[in-house]
Amino acid sequence: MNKAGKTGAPLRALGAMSGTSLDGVDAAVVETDGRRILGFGKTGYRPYSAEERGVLHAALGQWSGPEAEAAGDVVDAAHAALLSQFDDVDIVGYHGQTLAHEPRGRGTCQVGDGAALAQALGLPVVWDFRTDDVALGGEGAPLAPFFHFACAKWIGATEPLCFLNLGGVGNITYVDPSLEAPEQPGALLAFDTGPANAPVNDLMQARLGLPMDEGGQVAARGQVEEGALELFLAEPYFARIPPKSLDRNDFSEMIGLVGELADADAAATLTAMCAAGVLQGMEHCPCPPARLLVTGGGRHNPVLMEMLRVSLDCPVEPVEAVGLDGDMLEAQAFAYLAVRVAYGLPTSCPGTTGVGALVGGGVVSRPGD
Ligand SMILES: Nc1ncnc2c1ncn2[C@@H]1O[C@H](COP(=O)(O)OP(=O)(O)OP(=O)(O)O)[C@@H](O)[C@H]1O
Ligand SMILES: CC(=O)N[C@H]1[C@@H]2OC[C@@H](O2)[C@@H](O)[C@@H]1O[C@H](C)C(=O)O
Repeated sequence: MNKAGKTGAPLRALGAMSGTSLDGVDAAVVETDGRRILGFGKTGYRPYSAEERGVLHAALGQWSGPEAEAAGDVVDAAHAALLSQFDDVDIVGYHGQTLAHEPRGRGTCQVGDGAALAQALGLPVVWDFRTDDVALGGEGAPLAPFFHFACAKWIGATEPLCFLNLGGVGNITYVDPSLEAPEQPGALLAFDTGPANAPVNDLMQARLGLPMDEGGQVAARGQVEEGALELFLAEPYFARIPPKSLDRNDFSEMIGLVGELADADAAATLTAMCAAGVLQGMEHCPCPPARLLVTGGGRHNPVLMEMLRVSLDCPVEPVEAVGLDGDMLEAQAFAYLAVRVAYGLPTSCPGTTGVGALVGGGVVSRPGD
């Protein structure tokens, strides 16, 4: 018997993710038995208002206290509003919002109360996905890799490939789809590549009052400052052997490296830092991948995509090239992982978070608990 009291029947799972960009909540349905993807369903998005985003920003780096509690209230309310619009769901995967992440220090902190969400929705909710992995010596992130393995099977991949998520932070998963299961040694290698869009967003906000460099238009007019790029790559993080993970603001001082540059040069240089982190990361792959499939908001930035294409030796394509939805992959991942947790299957392994053994993290809360 497993946590859900069932034995691996297909479930319709609804996953929800509030990412490090703090733009809003993504939600998506996946039909799965916890191993294979059987189909994808409805998706939804609920942006945070400027006021809500301010509350979340103020709480970044907090582990508890009034600011973290206020952020939790915003996150719970936004999820309840969005997820209540979905019908015909068996189980919910609720990632919540990461406020702080220090796996080798204080731990990892996601706000969002899954027990309260279970009452509000009248559905079982799986949440707190990262704590057990960190408690057992893992990085607690990235957790999407087990889902990436299932995606590789879903698209019929036969050769090793990489998924690259370009959100606020970047993370990459190397998948060998010739193996049967994600927990098999060699099936997965995953880690955070470095900052992705967060420094560019912060620069745009500070200098131009804009949330992002839409279409890479500002970076496209600039020149990359090679000296700043070299200083960035000298950060010890890049020499560390994976698995490894980052907090959103671990590289916030990067903006200081471009502080003297004009807006366009600063944007171009921060964008190049993201691409350079990926290039460094690719060197850790056990074999050259046949292709790199890009997910997350950064794939909408043509300047960033071109920087990746010119520096990498394999085709670089958005995940839409294989019929996946790059705006929803993380929400789908937490739908998939919720079913794995409910069925007692692992959600991380030494190759994904560096944890010493297989871990099936996550708490299951049912309405009425
Ligand atoms: N059209 C666009 N042009 C340029 N950048 C874009 C565009 N659309 C999205 N982005 C970038 O992608 C970011 C959002 O990415 P995404 O939604 O994948 O992040 P997230 O899921 O919050 O982060 P993480 O994966 O780190 O948790 C935006 O903040 C912006 O920087
Ligand atoms: C601690 C935390 O929330 N990490 C996020 C963040 O955003 C991207 C990257 O850093 C990744 O490691 C992770 O999210 C994805 C969904 C993951 O766990 O796979």
